[in-house]
Amino acid sequence: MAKVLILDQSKSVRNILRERLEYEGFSTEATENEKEASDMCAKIPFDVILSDTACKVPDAGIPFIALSTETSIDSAVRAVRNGAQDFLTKPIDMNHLLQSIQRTIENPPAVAAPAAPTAAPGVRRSRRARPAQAEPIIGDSPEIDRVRRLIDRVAPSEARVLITGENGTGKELVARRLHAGSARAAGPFVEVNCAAIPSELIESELFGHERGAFTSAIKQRKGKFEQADGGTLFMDEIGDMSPAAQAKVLRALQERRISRVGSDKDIEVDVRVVAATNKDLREEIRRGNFREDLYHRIGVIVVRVPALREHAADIPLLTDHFIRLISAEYGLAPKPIDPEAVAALQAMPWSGNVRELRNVVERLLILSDGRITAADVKAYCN
Ligand SMILES: Nc1ncnc2c1ncn2[C@@H]1O[C@H](COP(=O)(O)OP(=O)(O)OP(=O)(O)O)[C@@H](O)[C@H]1O
Repeated sequence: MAKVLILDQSKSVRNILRERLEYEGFSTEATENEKEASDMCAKIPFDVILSDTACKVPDAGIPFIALSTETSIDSAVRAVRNGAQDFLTKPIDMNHLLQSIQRTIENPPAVAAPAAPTAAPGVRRSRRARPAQAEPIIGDSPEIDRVRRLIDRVAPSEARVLITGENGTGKELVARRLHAGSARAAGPFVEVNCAAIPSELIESELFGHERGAFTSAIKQRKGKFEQADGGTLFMDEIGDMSPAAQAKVLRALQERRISRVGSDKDIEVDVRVVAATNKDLREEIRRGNFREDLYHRIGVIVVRVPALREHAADIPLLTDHFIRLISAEYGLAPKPIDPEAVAALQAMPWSGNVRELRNVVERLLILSDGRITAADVKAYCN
């Protein structure tokens, strides 16, 4: 359970934040006193501090989020310069705060990683463990069996693979298994989400740039293709790439060489590309949004990952798997689950697929008492 320290002079702010965060499953402490906050940090391994900008944040190497009544850019800049991970103005938007806490916990800043200088001996930071690099693919339905068999067959080959399927079905997991089962397993697995990068930056993201290639290129940078040399480049959401970027990727795949933005020197790269999409690329080709020649280059083998509703028979095994996995991440004993609760989960529609099931199991583990019942599923999953 993640631990949050609230440092704020207003009693009502402290109370509101505590009540809501405890409801969301966090463990909280609150104080108005800087010295007391500092003493608490020496004893309790907090994951994040929420601190009013009027207070001095304990210097304990713990990431913090600044809360302020001022809305000026200046105060936000000051807070971030002082090391804040984020800056929120009061009255606090709770959804925004929860997202910010989640982000801070999942991506702690590098500078906050060393043990707090004031920490008592034996106090360990309680960061949640990151998921293992290549988790197993759980399920014994014929649909998942087929996916696993296909992975076993194509992983050792150098064939490019296109993974298709809805969001949250496990496409990235399949890509990681393909890498782990290949001769490149000891090399890097580099991921790039083509949908998340603005089109004017994608070229530099994929191929790198030389210093001075454009205004903000203050130093030379290797792109994802070079980073993945000797390993696998996972190009997620490839259907969202601009036509210009598609042309450049096609060249890189045909010639197995790239050039950084701002350089005419070719660099040879030894990369296996595994791509994924939730779009129907054939339809995108028909509409003129995706290059057919690129489709044939990336889709030598196509692995279609089924939606969870197509293999609902795996829900009991997946639920059990996530109960163990998430409990271990939180450092808790796994809670038992009633068969009626599992049946209730099986009856749900799962438009968000396995990712949604994982989130629901996490919610149930946090909110249910000693065991997970059908009533919990009804109360907490809709
Ligand atoms: N069969 C499975 N066994 C175990 N875990 C699974 C399985 N399928 C998916 N998961 C887990 O579900 C979550 C979502 O999977 P993943 O990120 O691979 O989906 P995705 O299809 O790549 O999603 P998106 O299209 O949104 O990027 C991850 O935590 C993944 O480990």
